[in-house]
Amino acid sequence: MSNDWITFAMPKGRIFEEAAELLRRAGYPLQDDFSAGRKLIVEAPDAGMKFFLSKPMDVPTYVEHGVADIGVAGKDVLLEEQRDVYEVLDLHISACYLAVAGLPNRMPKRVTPKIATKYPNIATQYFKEQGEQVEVIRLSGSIELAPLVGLADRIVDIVSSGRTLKENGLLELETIESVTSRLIVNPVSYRMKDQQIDEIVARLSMVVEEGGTLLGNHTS
Ligand SMILES: Nc1ncnc2c1ncn2[C@@H]1O[C@H](COP(=O)(O)OP(=O)(O)OP(=O)(O)O)[C@@H](O)[C@H]1O
Ligand SMILES: O=P(O)(O)OC[C@H]1O[C@H](OP(=O)(O)OP(=O)(O)O)[C@H](O)[C@@H]1O
Repeated sequence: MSNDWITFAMPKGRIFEEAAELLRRAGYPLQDDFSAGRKLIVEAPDAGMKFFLSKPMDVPTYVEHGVADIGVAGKDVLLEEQRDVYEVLDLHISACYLAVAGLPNRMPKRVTPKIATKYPNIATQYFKEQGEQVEVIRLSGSIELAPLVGLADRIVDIVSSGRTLKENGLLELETIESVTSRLIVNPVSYRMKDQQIDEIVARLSMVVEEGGTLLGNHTS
């Protein structure tokens, strides 16, 4: 936060295109070489903004540390990471939800069921609230594989179309939380750069209200 540029952490992957479209409509065009090329920092001098491209799970870390003033992160990531950031706007993009799933008709085999997930904090908190003692196993992806091969009894994962569960013969057992992407802000940046940040939030709010939900949901 050593200059007056606004630094903006954008998530790679699924959320990127929808978030970039919202930004374009709000008057902050991102150059095409961001999505097409391998560059991780793109400057938009006219807007006084600098965009970073980060892994979705890391966006709150960049914002908490203040190297990014603003960022876009899924509610799933915010719940998992519990970073010290302000969540200022629901962008209503990349909608999905967190759920517990498992194989049908499985009698509980283990005294302490094993739960595979990319979201160990969310899973731990959820089962604590349910009063169920579980062992949480952290995986990095292909979570649905774990119950199929006996690594876990159930999973906690993102569901969007439901296709991955269906094609692997898994059933959704409980819904934990609905998820959309949020605009997050570093608390110190919000004090130091309040006018610039307020303007960005106001413009994005307007775009979201105008129909951000009609942008479509990229769940490939
Ligand atoms: N079907 C979905 N599966 C996973 N995340 C989704 C889905 N639909 C929307 N999302 C949102 O997108 C974010 C994940 O984006 P993405 O899959 O690109 O990142 P990732 O999990 O780091 O990917 P990977 O590790 O596979 O590269 C989630 O945090 C969530 O908010
Ligand atoms: O309900 P669906 O539309 O099928 O989407 C849900 C699936 O998408 C995500 O996986 P992703 O494609 O990110 O791969 P990963 O297993 O490597 O995380 C998520 O972890 C589910 O597996």
